[in-house]
Amino acid sequence: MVTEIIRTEKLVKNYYRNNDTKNPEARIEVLKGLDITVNEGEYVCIMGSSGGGKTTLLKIFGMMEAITDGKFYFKGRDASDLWKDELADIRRREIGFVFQDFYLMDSLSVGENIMVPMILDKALASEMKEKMQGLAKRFGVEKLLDKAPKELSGGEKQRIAICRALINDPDVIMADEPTGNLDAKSSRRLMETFDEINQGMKKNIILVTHDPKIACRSSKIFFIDDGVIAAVLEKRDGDSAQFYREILRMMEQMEGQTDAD
Ligand SMILES: Nc1ncnc2c1ncn2[C@@H]1O[C@H](COP(=O)(O)OP(=O)(O)OP(=O)(O)O)[C@@H](O)[C@H]1O
Repeated sequence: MVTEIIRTEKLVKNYYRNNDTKNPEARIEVLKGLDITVNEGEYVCIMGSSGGGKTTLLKIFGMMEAITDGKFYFKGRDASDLWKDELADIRRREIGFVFQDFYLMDSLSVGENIMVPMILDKALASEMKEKMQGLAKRFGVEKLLDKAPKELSGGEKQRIAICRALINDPDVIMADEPTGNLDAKSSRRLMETFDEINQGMKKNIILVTHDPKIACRSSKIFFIDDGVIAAVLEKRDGDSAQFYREILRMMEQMEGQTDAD
C-alpha cells in the first residue's frame, strides 16, 4: 500500500507587502493552486525559476508557513485542523530541516549542536549522547564533536546540520539549497549522505535545488514556475543518464520562457 506523506490540493499562498492584508494591491500571489503528492520513501526535488515559489512551498511542507487557500495534508492530517502546539511537535519530531546557511550555534560545541532538538524535547542526557554519537559515526564526523562550529569546513558544518536534523528520527528530511555554500567535492559528499538517508535509513527527502547534478539523484522532480507546476519529471528504471538529459532540457525550456517574458 502506498502511504502519502504530503498532499496538497489547489494550494494557494499569498503574501502581503507590509502585512497589509486588506489591500489587494499589496498582495503577492506566490503559489497559485498546486496539486502535489509525495509518497513514503520518495526522494523528491523542487526546481524552477528564481522567485517561482520553491522555498515558500518547502516552508509550507515544513509547517513554517500557513497556506492561504486550498488544502495541505501531512501524513493524512489536514494542517488547518492542527493546533499551534501540534504543529510545533510535528515540526520538531517528524521533520528534519537542513538549510543553506547551516544555522549552527557558535556558543555550543558541535556535539551539543547535534543534540539541540532533543534538548528542546527534554530527553534523557544519556539517550541524547548515545544517539548523537551513533549519528556522528554513521556520517563520519565523530572526530569533530568537541570542536566549535567555527573550526569546521562548510561540508563538515552541513553534515553536522544533517545529524541534528536526524536526531529526533523524523520520517522526512527537507533541505533548501543544502549545497548552495559548498564546493563541488563537498557537494558530492553531501549528496552521498542524502542517498544514504533515503536508501539506507528509508527516509523521505524533499530538496530544493538549482543544481541538475543534485536533482538527478532524486526519483521525482517538481518544476515550479511562477507559482504553478510547469512539469513533473520521474526517473524511469533508475536511468540517471536519461533523467539528467531530461532535467537539462526542462531547465533550458524554462530559461527560454523566462527570457521571452
Ligand atoms: N515573507 C515574505 N513576504 C513577502 N514576499 C515574500 C516572502 N517570502 C517570499 N516572498 C516572495 O515570494 C516569491 C517567491 O519566493 P520564494 O523564496 O519562495 O522563491 P524561490 O523559488 O525559492 O526563489 P529562489 O530560487 O530565488 O530562492 C518572491 O517574489 C519573494 O519575493
